[in-house]
Amino acid sequence: MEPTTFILFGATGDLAKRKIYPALYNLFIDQKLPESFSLIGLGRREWSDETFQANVEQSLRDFSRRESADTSKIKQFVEAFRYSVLDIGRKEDYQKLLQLVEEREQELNIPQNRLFYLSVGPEFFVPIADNIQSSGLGSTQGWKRLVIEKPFGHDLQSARELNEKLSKAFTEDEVYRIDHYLGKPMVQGLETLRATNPVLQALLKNRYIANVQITANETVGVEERAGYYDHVGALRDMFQNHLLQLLMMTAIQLPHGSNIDQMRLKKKQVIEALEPVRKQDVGLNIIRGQYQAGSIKGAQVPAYTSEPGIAADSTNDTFIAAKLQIDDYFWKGVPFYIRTGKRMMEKSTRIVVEFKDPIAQLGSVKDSSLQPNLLVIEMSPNESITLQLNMNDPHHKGEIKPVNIELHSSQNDLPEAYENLIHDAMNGDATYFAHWDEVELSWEWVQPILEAFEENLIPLYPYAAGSYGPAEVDALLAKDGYHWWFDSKPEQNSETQNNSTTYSMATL
Ligand SMILES: NC(=O)C1=CN([C@@H]2O[C@H](COP(=O)(O)OP(=O)(O)OC[C@H]3O[C@@H](n4cnc5c(N)ncnc54)[C@H](OP(=O)(O)O)[C@@H]3O)[C@@H](O)[C@H]2O)C=CC1
Ligand SMILES: O=C1O[C@H](COP(=O)(O)O)[C@@H](O)[C@H](O)[C@H]1O
Repeated sequence: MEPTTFILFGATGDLAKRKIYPALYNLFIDQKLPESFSLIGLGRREWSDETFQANVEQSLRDFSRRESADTSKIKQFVEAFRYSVLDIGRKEDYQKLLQLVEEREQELNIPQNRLFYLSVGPEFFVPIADNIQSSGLGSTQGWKRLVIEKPFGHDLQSARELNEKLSKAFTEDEVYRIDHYLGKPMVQGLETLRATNPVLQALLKNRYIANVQITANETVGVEERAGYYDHVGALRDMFQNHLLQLLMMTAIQLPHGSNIDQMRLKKKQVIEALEPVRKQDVGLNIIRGQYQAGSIKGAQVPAYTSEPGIAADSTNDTFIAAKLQIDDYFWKGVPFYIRTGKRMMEKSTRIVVEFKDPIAQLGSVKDSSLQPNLLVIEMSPNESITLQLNMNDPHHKGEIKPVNIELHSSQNDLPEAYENLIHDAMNGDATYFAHWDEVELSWEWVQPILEAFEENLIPLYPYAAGSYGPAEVDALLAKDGYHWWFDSKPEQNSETQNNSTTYSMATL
């Protein structure tokens, strides 16, 4: 990997401490950092290099997944770290920064390869990009890259304005928009799973698939992010970015070994083919909800509107479910049901592909003991791929029961999303970053829903914390003859949950 200077805005913040330093440390341990590497942390706090390094050390002890929080390794790692006080609006601070960057480049023999990572609020993206350009920090003889966190805009118009302004200082090829779902190993493996398994490739199309369900449920509530979340809600926080990215990654059809341009083109084609929702029709296909008080794993939790920092009359959405249709050759007629919510019964991120029942299709009598074949891709809390088939039950002759063939990774130290993404950004590989075209098209698709929410055109359904969301979300599928898989409601999935046999296979 090429020698790199990593310039981190927001180095004193929460994301840096919880995700960025542990990810960099893991890359260091795995020898995936450039040999010549300099990191310069920035913030308004008056920290010395030593205070900064001590804070980074502490964050590794608190958040690194590596059990070996090995003191000598950590010391070696933080040697590359320096700190500079910088107020985003103060031009003179960028001159001081430029001087430090150049000093370190000379000291470590680093060509001018500069990665600017903006781990700060989105209101700072444009001023920082402008100051990078006007200070000379962006005039490098090597490469420059801008890594930005979400949210990328608040709606279609603000996203376009932001993009336009950023493009004055960085070209599209230099902008790396983080969507951490794209960094999850299972998401990165989806395309290979399909492209290298002709069996799956042959089946993943509308001829064989009844529906696709994408779930990203969380047990956490608004946490300490009331100020941010109450202006954003589940639609902007999760749906517009992570869930639409999951949909694109599920639906793209690519030959094995495709390059980044083909991948981006195909993703774009998927989202372009999404049937648009008209504002007046939002109520037909979209359910929004807000959590009430309830209990999760035995602990009582307050209602959203009783959370610290949330207005008692807030109408913000903490849950959203949607039915979407992709109008293309492969997916026409296959509903995609997508949901995400806070304070749900359990943490689960998964994609379920439900196959059509060929017996029912042939018009024979439906055998109610037969469960559909399912392909289940679990991303959280564990990573696994399961195929549900039907087999004879040897103990009860003549009876058929579902059998799950489960593949899970035996590696418990899989890289985390941020590790993958930071490594890719330093390597100049933007495959798993969101291209502007995808971001713009996602906002375009979501815009009528945002407007319907703002104009209160659809109900805001309450749901108890610790449930699976408002009851109406079941009806969204029931009217098409389906139900959500793997919600542990006894009346729904009891057969599958209780009677199935699982054969587990660990991969190397
Ligand atoms: N935290 C998380 O889990 C996630 C965060 N994000 C995104 O990451 C970004 C950062 O979030 P997070 O770390 O949580 O935020 P924090 O509020 O914890 O940190 C903000 C950082 O910005 C710096 N900062 C704020 N104002 C200025 C200023 N005027 N000049 C210089 N530095 C400034 C702060 O430094 P100082 O106080 O020293 O000035 C601090 O380091 C946001 O865009 C957020 O949406 C995305 C996904 C998850
Ligand atoms: O980006 C975000 O994602 C997290 C959920 O991420 P996960 O990897 O734990 O599924 C969510 O809690 C947060 O609100 C959102 O901003």
